[in-house]
Amino acid sequence: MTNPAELRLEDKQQAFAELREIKTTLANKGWFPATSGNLSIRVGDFAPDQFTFAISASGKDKSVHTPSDFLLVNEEGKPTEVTWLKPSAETLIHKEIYRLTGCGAILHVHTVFNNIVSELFWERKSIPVDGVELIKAFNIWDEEAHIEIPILPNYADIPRIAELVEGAIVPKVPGIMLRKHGIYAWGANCFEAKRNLEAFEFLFEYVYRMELLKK
Ligand SMILES: CSC[C@@H](O)[C@@H](O)C(=O)COP(=O)(O)O
Ligand SMILES: [Zn+2]
Repeated sequence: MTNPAELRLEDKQQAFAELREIKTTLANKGWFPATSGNLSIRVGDFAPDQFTFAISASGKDKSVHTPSDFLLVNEEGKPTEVTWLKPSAETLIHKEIYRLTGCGAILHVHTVFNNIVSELFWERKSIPVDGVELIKAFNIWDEEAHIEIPILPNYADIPRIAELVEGAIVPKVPGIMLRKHGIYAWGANCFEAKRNLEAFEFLFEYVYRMELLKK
């Protein structure tokens, strides 16, 4: 097991470089408005009770780069090195997703489409999607597959949200919506997390437009 103190400098630098690249790509899509959103990547070995991840510092403008954009935290969401940086306010949600899924990267964005559909389907507590080809991005290959993307309440108290994550995760669906807030999408690595995030956002726009057409 990799003790945080034993993480190689190259591993940390590579994680920060990957986060920086994906941050640029998502910022260029307009998916980090007004400093919203956060992103993380796991570094080193994983056990549910011991792991390390690199995460965006809180309150940063994700459309620009600075030397203080990311920091390393442990499985409790606490910095592993002495730093003046504050980890994302939503670090506890990331750490819970890592603990439960063992995934390698997590991306969180606020978009108008994800906010609207989370409100449209709030009473159902999940967003239904039927038979859309992009469901296959989640490695779900059934013809006319049906998925439900879970929605959690957007409590101001993040630990209250974090404790609901375990009961909300749907096997095979690598994402959770917070009501009128944003999506958390994850994957085995940055490539998969980005692919899954893009698929969710496509599906949210599809669902939104279909709902309008039905009216
Ligand atoms: C500025 S609105 C967005 C925040 O409240 C929060 O939801 C968010 O996604 C970013 O928080 P952060 O602490 O920068 O990671
Ligand atoms: Zn957020």
